[in-house]
Amino acid sequence: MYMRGCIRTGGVVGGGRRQMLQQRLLKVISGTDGGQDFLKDAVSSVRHCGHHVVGELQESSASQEAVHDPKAWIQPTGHDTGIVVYNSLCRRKVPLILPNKSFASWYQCGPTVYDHAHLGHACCYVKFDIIRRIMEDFFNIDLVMVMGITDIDDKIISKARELNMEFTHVAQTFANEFKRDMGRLRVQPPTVYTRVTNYVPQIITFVQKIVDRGYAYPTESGSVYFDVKKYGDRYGKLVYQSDADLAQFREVDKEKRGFRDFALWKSAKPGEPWWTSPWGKGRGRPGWHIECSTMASAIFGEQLDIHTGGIDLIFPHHENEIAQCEAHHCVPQWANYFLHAGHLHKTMDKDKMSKSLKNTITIREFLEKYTANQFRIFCMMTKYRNVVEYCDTMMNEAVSVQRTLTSFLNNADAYIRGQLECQALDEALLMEKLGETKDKFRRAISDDFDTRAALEAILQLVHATNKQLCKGGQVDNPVRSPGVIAAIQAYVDRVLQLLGVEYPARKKMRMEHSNVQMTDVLDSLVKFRSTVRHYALLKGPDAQPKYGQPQSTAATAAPAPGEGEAGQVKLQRKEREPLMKACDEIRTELVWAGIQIQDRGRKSSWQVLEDQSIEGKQHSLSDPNYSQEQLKKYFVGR
Ligand SMILES: Nc1ncnc2c1ncn2[C@@H]1O[C@H](COP(=O)(O)OP(=O)(O)OP(=O)(O)O)[C@@H](O)[C@H]1O
Ligand SMILES: [Zn+2]
Repeated sequence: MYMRGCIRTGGVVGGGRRQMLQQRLLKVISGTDGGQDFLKDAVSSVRHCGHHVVGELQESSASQEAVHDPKAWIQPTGHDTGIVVYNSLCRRKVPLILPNKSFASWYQCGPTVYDHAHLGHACCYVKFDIIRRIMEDFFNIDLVMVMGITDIDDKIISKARELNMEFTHVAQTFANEFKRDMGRLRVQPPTVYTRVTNYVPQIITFVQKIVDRGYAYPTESGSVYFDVKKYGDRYGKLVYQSDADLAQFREVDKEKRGFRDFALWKSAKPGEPWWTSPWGKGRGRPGWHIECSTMASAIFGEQLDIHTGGIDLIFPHHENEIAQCEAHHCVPQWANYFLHAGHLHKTMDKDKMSKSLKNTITIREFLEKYTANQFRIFCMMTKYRNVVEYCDTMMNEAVSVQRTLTSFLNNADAYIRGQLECQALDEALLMEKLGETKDKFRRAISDDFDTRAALEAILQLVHATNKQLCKGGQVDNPVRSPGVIAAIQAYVDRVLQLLGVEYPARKKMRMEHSNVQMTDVLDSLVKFRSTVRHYALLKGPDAQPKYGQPQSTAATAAPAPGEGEAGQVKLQRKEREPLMKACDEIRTELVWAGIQIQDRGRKSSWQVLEDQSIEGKQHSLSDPNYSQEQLKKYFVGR
């Protein structure tokens, strides 16, 4: 049992120090950096609080908790999913328990749509997409996810003015673009997208109920504010900040009763969009936080299992959402779990990537250079709560991991089809590694969705298997183990798919009946080419093809007198040149059909090309801008 302690962080805090403290605080809350020491230092000076942050610091008895802490997290009862999650409501890892075994509700804050989606969004939504896939596909939890899109806001209004457009048009354009960008990154759409402007009547009713309960008050001008003081000790479940803490941030707003109060409804200013309302002059628009509270409640009612967003949303957005919902629904705990994703920064940039700071890389720009699979792997390389640094070095690492995985899947295919030769495999060792990996993977994803450890486990298995597949060179009649390799390949394939790393063309090839026949045709074709190529490459007079002697008369022509063995080899190579050329040509031509042939010593294998795999770019094979020369340069000789 825990009691919250208060932490002193100093006396009067100036602007720079305040920013530094806030950044540090976010890291501590998210548990991503040096939290323990920072908290310990702070606790030592706790009693004379200037700044207060509530933390789960000291052990106490259950009764103390009940008496002293209206903000304490209440562990739900019901179905234990077997996952532990870091819950921002109690700042520690706790079991993820769902009151309803067959269903989990999840509300995710969406973007404010006034500009292009950027890599910060991509990082946040891809990470939560991975978590969602793990919950649905690995733990069989049926999730209903709602994402609220903010389509009315100061920044949208000012963008509309700048572009001389209707604000609705600006919002719609960027919302559509956001959805398309998410699709490109293979982020699954939420079960329901909600837009604020579609929920204005519900927002007004929601606000009125909070007013009726005495926790909000309308002003003469027609704004409505939440009364934080009236709400009392319950305010501050995520990040408690006392009056003294906030005094220095006091806004000049004469209409507010207390400076901590926040707007639920904003009276209309001249020239701004407005909706009729029951308050003041009867014209206004929703405040930011109330949107999410209302949209989530409109769909899920008074209780929510999971709420997510980037770490910047923890205060004031999520803090205020909680106060509004608990005041409105009269419940001690509205959302049971708050999960926050760490920020993506560009290297050397101390601030997160964001639209308002204009330091963004758009998703489109990114996809000119890299693929969705590569970005997903990049996201998996850090725990979702950690800060992510975006730079070429990190992306190169992600590209290299992606290539390792792809080449493993292709090698395994080639081995299973008998197109890759190696010494006998250590079956027992590989099966043991497979079992270990399954355990490690399960443990990693159950531990607050630790994708980094999960990926590490997969890569260790891949490296161990590749090592075996690369054993030897020329091997006659090796003992083969296609079953073991198929078992490992199937597992790696399945978990990658589960995490959203996909190879659609490869999958399609295996799944469709007509493609299964095509597989046989390709096997025969590649086998034939391989034999011809082998014959064309053989040196010396003894060189004999394994079968299918070419019927060319030139092939049997006698060497010129006096030229000896060297001359014979030279002549032979010249005679066989057309065969080599034909082998190279068919390989290039097949690239256009989406098939890559890989020559491996005496044998050759084939694999299906994903569109995106061509030089890592998103060019379709039929893209006329992608010249045959470029394709040749990339594939021929590999
Ligand atoms: N750099 C980032 N790293 C991780 N998540 C981010 C980043 N930027 C935004 N997000 C998350 O994306 C979601 C939508 O954010 P939002 O539309 O407010 O983006 P923004 O660029 O921060 O906009 P603004 O600058 O106007 O605040 C939020 O959950 C937010 O926390
Ligand atoms: Zn929100």
